[in-house]
Amino acid sequence: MIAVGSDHGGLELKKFIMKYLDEAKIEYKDLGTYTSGSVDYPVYGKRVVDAILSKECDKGILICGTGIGISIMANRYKGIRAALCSDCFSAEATRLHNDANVLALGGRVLGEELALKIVKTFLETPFSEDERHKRRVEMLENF
Ligand SMILES: O=C[C@H](O)[C@H](O)[C@H](O)COP(=O)(O)O
Repeated sequence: MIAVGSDHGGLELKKFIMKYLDEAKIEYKDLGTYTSGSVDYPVYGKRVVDAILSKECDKGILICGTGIGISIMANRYKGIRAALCSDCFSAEATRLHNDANVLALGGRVLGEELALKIVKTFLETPFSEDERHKRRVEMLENF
């Protein structure tokens, strides 16, 4: 189950991505925002964080205008590894190397089709389980 959240700056891209998730029959929870009015991105970042830390969801997609504020918010929490990606190489690498569990996107940065490729890459790429990557992710969680 994927937790999806955005502020007003990410709302349109969130809708586009949810349309893909519907078509692909990938289960998700839309945790807001639901309308175009101005809201505060930390609120929606926290909703997705809580959904993952409670194990209700295993991954998250967070979108604000740049993806920066909402990824800063998410990365304040132990157990969350949020990766702000604007290209497919990074989306693949952050799954393989960092076991990232949240993908952050900039709704005012990315075109829809590129964003969708990034989402697909992120969701389809497994953690490599290579010993060196496992060790480093454990260090992220335990330092
Ligand atoms: O990092 C923060 C995000 O990009 C926000 O989406 C952005 O700051 C919202 O800006 P505004 O309130 O001017 O629409």
